[in-house]
Amino acid sequence: MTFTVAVAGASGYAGGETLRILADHPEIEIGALTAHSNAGSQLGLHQPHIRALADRVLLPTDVENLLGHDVVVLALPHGASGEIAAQLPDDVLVIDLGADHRLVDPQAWTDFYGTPHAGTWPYGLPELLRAGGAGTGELMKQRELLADARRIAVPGCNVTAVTLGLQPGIAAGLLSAHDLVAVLAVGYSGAGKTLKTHLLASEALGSAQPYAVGGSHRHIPEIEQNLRIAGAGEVTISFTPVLVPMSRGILATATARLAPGHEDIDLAELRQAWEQAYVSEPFVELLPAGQWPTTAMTAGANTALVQVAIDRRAGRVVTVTAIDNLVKGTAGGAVQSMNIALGLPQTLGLTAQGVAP
Ligand SMILES: NC(=O)C1=CN([C@@H]2O[C@H](COP(=O)(O)OP(=O)(O)OC[C@H]3O[C@@H](n4cnc5c(N)ncnc54)[C@H](OP(=O)(O)O)[C@@H]3O)[C@@H](O)[C@H]2O)C=CC1
Ligand SMILES: CC(=O)N[C@@H](CCC(=O)OP(=O)(O)O)C(=O)O
Repeated sequence: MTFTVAVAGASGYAGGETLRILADHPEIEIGALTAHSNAGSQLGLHQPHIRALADRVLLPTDVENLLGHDVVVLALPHGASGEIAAQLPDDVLVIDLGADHRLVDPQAWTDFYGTPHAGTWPYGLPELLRAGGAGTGELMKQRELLADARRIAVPGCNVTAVTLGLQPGIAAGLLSAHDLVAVLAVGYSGAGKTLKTHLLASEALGSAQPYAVGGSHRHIPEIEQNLRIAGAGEVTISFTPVLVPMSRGILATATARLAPGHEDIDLAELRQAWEQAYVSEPFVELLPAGQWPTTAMTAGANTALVQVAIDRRAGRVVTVTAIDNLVKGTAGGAVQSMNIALGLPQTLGLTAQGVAP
């Protein structure tokens, strides 16, 4: 069975990456493509690398143009998706790549986004561990809540990297969650296509720039929400992203104190928590001991590559996670969740192999 998909925000980075993946998806037919200021122009002007759709004309982003599809992907700026989604029928699968429907706590939304909260949808991170699940020794995963979902909120890209790095140790009770520290090297495409002066090539090339320093980044409540779901009690994370001169990729270094009673755990035993969490996952992998993830290993792939180490002197566990922000961090994660919601194999149309060099 073939499903029709409309993509709103097709001229942007996230919409473009969604189309790059969906163009080769065997069960998907691409329907309406919409944009805002670029409505009326051809997709090829904005996404010249997507040859199969180059001649498609971008329509204005309004409900009329999005109706009549099985799936609607919203790749719009924050705040733009709530109103549109509310006008789409309940039986249409709506996938929001933006932040509007990710947070459960409306106060957290207001604190970090400062606008009215649009609502909460099933969260599109299939590998998210959920404490208090099956009781069979294996934790429940978010995937189970995505089957048949008709609304999906795709995680923030930084959130995906930090959550996948830390959650196995938290769920297993090996890490304390009240003193987490994450520093991320992030690529420029995460900031979208809108012109920003600090992203001009003359500012960006050859320089690393921190931003949202001091606990203000919008992804903080989302990470804390995920880790609470994974089993943490009190969660506090210090989170600092650093823009580095690459177009794609996130390398997240997240550290946590060893939980009381586990200070002397050895690496092999620690690794078991990550191995168990990800052994059956096609897109998340704990690398062999001693091999460190790089962003290049994940470029173009729907993978998260994770490594862990023990810093014995500091009493901390160090996790390093690499993803492609546009693939596992956005469009690939969205297609994986879409597949699950439509009852298709979750890997359909997605690759786990990166692009190198
Ligand atoms: N880039 C990334 O790595 C990630 C992005 N996301 C999220 O995905 C969404 C899209 O991001 P991204 O593609 O990077 O952003 P871009 O700036 O690259 O693209 C934005 C898209 O939205 C359209 N748009 C702009 N303003 C409006 C508006 N007022 N109403 C309707 N449409 C509008 C633009 O159309 P036009 O070009 O015609 O003006 C364009 O198609 C955001 O919510 C972002 O946070 C999530 C995870 C990672
Ligand atoms: C480089 C850069 O600016 N990256 C963005 C990532 C955006 C993202 O993940 O998406 P949402 O905005 O939908 O949460 C940031 O850190 O805010």
